[in-house]
Order: sequence, then C-alpha cells, then structure tokens
Amino acid sequence: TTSSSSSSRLSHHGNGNDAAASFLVNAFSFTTIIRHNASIGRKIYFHHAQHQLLNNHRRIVQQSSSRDDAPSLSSPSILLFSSSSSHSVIETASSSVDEINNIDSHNTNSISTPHPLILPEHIRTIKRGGVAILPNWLPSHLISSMKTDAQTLFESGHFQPDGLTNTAIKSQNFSVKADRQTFRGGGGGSGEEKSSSGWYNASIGNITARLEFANRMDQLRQELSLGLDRPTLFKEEHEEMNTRQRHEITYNWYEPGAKLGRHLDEHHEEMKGPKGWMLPTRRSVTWLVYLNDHWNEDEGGALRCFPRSEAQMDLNGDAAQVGAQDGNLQVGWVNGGADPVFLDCFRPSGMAALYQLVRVSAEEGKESGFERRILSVEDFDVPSMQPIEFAPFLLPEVRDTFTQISTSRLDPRFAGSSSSSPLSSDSIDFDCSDESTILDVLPTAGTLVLFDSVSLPHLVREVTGKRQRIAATGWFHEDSQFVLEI
Ligand SMILES: O=C(O)CCC(=O)C(=O)O
Ligand SMILES: [Fe+2]
Repeated sequence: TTSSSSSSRLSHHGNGNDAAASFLVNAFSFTTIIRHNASIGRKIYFHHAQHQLLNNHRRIVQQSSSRDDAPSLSSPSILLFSSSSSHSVIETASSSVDEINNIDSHNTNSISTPHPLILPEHIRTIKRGGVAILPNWLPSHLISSMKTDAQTLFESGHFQPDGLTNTAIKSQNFSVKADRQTFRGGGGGSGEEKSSSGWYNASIGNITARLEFANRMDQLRQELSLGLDRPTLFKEEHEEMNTRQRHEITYNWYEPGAKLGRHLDEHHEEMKGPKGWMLPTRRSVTWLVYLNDHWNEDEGGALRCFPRSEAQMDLNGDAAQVGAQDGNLQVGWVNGGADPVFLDCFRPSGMAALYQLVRVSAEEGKESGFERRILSVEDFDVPSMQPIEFAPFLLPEVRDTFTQISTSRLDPRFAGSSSSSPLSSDSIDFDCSDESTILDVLPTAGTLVLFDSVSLPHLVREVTGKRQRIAATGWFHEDSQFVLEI
C-alpha cells in the first residue's frame, strides 16, 4: 500500500471562486512528460474552474429540489439487469421517466432551473459499471422529427460506412449492407469547417430538431458531470466548445443484415500508441437514443452489453467508480470482478503502476476514504507494442484474479492492425467471459442508454428483420490527463 491522491502530483493554487484557478505541475510530472517527449517543446493543459462548476451545479440542484413540482429524486427504479448469465430483453416502460417528461412539457418557468433528465440511481448504475436504461426518455415529437431527419439525410447520401475501423471495412470485407453506417457531426476535430458540418450543418435535413436534441443532451451532460463527479465532462466557460468539440453526436443506421462486433468505446491513452497522449479529450460516457417504433425482439438488432453481474458489483460495494480514477483510466478488474484496476503513468519514478482503491476507515486525525493499493510488483514501462498484457507486471497474489478489459481478443476494433487475428462478428456474438452478464436492450423508440465508455464491452446483434435500425448515438468527452503538443 502506498500513498494516494491527486495532491501528490498536482498542487492547486488560487481560491475556490477563481474560475481560472491554476494547477501547478510539480517535478514528478515533468519527468514523465520528458519520458514521453524526449525531443521537442511541450504544452500541458490541466482542467480548471472545477470549483465554479461544482458550485453552480449545487445551486441548480438546490433550486430544483426545493421546487414543489420537481420530480422526486427517490422515484422507483427503472434500471433492469439480467440476474443470471442467461440473457434478458429489456422492454419495460418507466413511470419515473414519464413523470420527468410530463413535468417537462407543462412546466412554464423552467428557464433557470431545468428538471433532471436522469435520477441518482442512474448515476449510481453508471458508476458501478452497469447500463442505465431509460425507456420513453425522448419526447415523441423529437422521436418522429429526428427519425425523418435521419431518413432524409440517408437518402441524400450523408451517411458513411463505419464498422469496427476503416481498415476493418477493407480488410474484413465489410459492406454497406453488412455494416453500420453513420452520419457524423461535432466532436473529434476543430475549426469552422468541422463544427458546421454534420450535426450542426443548417443547410441539410432538419436543423431545428437536431439543435433541440443537442440542447437536451447538453443538459444531460451537465447532470452527468455533477453526478459522476467528472468536472471536465461539462465546462461551463466553454459553451461553444462543449457542444462542438467535446461531444460526438451522430445518427447510426443499420440495414437488414448489419451488425457491429464486440468492442469498448475508449481505451487508456497509453494503450493507443503514440497518438494516445496527443488528444485533448477522451470519450467518457456513451449514450444511445433509439428511434424505431415498436421494435420486436425477432427483428434482431439488440444492443448486447457485458456488464459485471450484480453479485460482482455488490462484492465491494461502491469502493471505486469504474472507468477512471483521478484521471487514470481503468485497464482491468481483480478479485472476481469486484475491483477496477487503474493504470497510473505518472509515478514519481517516471514509469507506470497498476492499482486498485481500498476503503480505509476513519482513524484519529484521519477521515475515512480511499487509498491506492499498488498491485504491480514494481513500476514498469508499458510495452509500446500490441498486444499489451498487464498480468506479468502484477503481484503473484492478484495475477490470477486479474481480467484485462482492453485486449485484442475481446475488442477487435482496438486490435487494429495487430498480428492477432480479430474474431469475426459471428464468433464475437457468442463470446463472453464467464463472469459477465449478458444484457440485451431492444432499440425501441425513445429509449436512452448510458454507460461508462472505458469499461463496458458491447456489440450490436445482426438486424434480422426487414426494416432499418435507426439511432442517435454519441459520446460525451472529458479532458485527457494532459495533452502533449509537438
Ligand atoms: O447502435 C448501437 O446501439 C451501438 C453503437 C456502438 O456501440 C458504437 O457506435 O460504438
Ligand atoms: Fe460502442
């Protein structure tokens, strides 16, 4: 067990009201940066204005919970997990979400105090690595205007094949019929051209519907930022940037026969090769909103997720949020899936270590909280070549219980051009680890699905019916740990 916490790496200067509170980087980090960038100039961005953001969130929450017509924060659970390893199909409606939508539509003075779009139990599910499913979440007028919009855009040729990777399209013979297609906008780029293309391009399709939806998603993102305690998920001081560059927002289109192989939506920077540390943001929370009226189970096309079982989640209570801890992304699980394992590449040694969080009880002069338990034998350099395997670096006593989440076997998209041959989509469909639960979600109009982008493997089963499967899908970004600019 060794020391913990961000303060060993960053010192925070300035007071809490200062929107531009600065973070100073101490000597440790520079060692690491030099390791990553031996030659040329460097620039580091650290997020700031956390205090202002959180204070503002607190204000909104206080105001809305003191209102008579605000929805009860203890509404009944609408989260559904399959309880065994056999799969279940989710199609249950939710009264609590209907409630939220109803209040939304006859509320007349909601300008400064928007009503919650998700409830605390959804936040808890995402933190635990589960799948938050909110049936009837999207108002029906948006379901129909967005579906028509997607159809118009499809007919005028604005969608592109987008399978596992572009290389995969070629090397695995993906075709328009067999592979999913995407209308892309926002996120992932900069400059005017990028930000006015796609989702925000006023000259194509129904821009009014797309903007209304984008605003709704923006509110959702604010709520997630506060609830998950991920301050850079929503940066108030960069309104425009939030919408355009920090949010990938797309339509997805599956012709009959199309499917998408098993994958994760995001990976630790260190595992993405030299480019990993150059991206200013990373995918944080994945969202999916389905647009298909009365979808039937026998039409195929279910979103298949592989969360840990409820029992695994309960093993260690809420010891650690999945996905990321103090900016370090998760790379696996130990103790039968009870504990997420994070990779810290900013050790004083300039090398990396694997760790889990353990709960420490209050002692004299010390508050209860969490501490890092280092799981690697000694600090190590992450191998630069795929496949990267972490097990050899682990203490013998935890090695056997370790499961890695980013592997070429489990995520062919991630494997890219690596030597190990990715599984075909067919075999992926039947491949799932013994410990995980299979959770199928029907792509029924109005349903919102949310999960952590780093830790939840998923796929889309083949569309076996006669009609297309249409969805809006996307990723909210948060800041990367730092950005290396060359
Ligand atoms: O369309 C879906 O339901 C999921 C799509 C997906 O997993 C992705 O685009 O990464
Ligand atoms: Fe995905």
